[in-house]
Amino acid sequence: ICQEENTLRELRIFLRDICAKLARNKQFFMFTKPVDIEEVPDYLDIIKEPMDLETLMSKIDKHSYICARDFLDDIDLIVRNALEYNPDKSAEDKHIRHRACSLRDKAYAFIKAEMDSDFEDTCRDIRDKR
Ligand SMILES: CC(=O)c1csc(NC(=O)C2C[NH2+]C2)n1
Repeated sequence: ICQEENTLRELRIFLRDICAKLARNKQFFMFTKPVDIEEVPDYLDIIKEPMDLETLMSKIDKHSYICARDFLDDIDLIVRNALEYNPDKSAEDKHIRHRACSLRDKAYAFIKAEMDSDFEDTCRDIRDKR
């Protein structure tokens, strides 16, 4: 069990580093904090499960993720929400959809670069056992 805790601690360090790199990127500023309902009043009528990089970071600290797949599922949620809320042909909507796709590709690339597959397999085994 102690070895498991060591593995999960290392996972949290990986994920914080990746989340910080994404949140530092100016391209992704619209994904860094929860959407302000004052500014975008109909957002919660359309998006039932909001997600953002600040919330992602707090979930890491709450030990919500015990493998990279669970973290990437929340990245995918950020992207899916952005595509759903910005479906139009307008330049603004296209721009936000493009940035959302770029966020997903960067997140997957960081995970692939930082995490070797048997480390992720070990995390999956811990998750599936719990
Ligand atoms: C986070 C996110 O996906 C978001 C924040 S504002 C926004 N879209 C707009 O403000 C308008 C452009 N067409 C609606 N999307």
